[in-house]
Amino acid sequence: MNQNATARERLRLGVNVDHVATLRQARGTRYPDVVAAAHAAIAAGADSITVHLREDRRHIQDADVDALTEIDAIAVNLEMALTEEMLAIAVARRPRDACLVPERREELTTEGGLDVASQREAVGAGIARLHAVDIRAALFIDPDDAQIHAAAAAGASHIELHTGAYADAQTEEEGDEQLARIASAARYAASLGMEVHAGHGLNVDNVGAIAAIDEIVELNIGHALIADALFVGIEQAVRDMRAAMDAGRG
Ligand SMILES: CC(=O)[C@@H](O)[C@H](O)COP(=O)(O)O
Ligand SMILES: NCC(=O)COP(=O)(O)O
Repeated sequence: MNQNATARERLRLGVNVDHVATLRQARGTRYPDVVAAAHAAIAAGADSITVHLREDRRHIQDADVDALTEIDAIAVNLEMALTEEMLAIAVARRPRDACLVPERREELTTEGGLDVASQREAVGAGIARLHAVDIRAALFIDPDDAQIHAAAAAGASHIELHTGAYADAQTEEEGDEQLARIASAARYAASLGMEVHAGHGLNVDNVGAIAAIDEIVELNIGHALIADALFVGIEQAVRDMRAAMDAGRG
């Protein structure tokens, strides 16, 4: 087994195909095909496919979730708000993973992590609904000890740390500070027995430092990877991201 294969086993890549759907929804066409994009990403070495079924359906549609969850060869991670509607869809469609995320209609993208601390009971009940049908449930949270503690108390076995503040840092100092927050949060979450994922705003240039954090075992990456795919194709964009992750992991 070569060094790259070893690194791949340690750090998994989930490719988020939301923004393939964004392009399709911009014109209401049938193309580009989200399922074909998912197959191409998996063929190029992605471990799973992430889709965020937003309540406003601005990109991914219910039919995309239906089609992807029909395909045995594709492990689907469904990002969803903690609502009755979304829980019912998850329970009906049974993705392998679900990740509870916060949503605000007017936001351009997911601006922060789920506030688990203020709604521990509701989050715990949502996790229990997902676990009852064997869906692995994760919480998308900020790298904040109080939220991590609340996630563990709510019964989460998996968390995904929001890397947006790191990705958006305007100075090297700010980037280092955010990176240290993520590393410390990952250590704390792992010490509480949770599996740690990370994502949001990651690209080939900034992913290496996140990949170097041992406790993080999965990254979910979409917007920048799909943007790169416009120039090099999805397969090459996935391979480039894997190479950047593996280089960072060392
Ligand atoms: C929760 C998350 O980080 C991703 O789903 C990301 O939000 C992609 O979708 P949007 O660009 O619609 O936020
Ligand atoms: N959960 C993060 C994700 O799925 C992808 O986020 P982004 O790379 O599109 O910002």
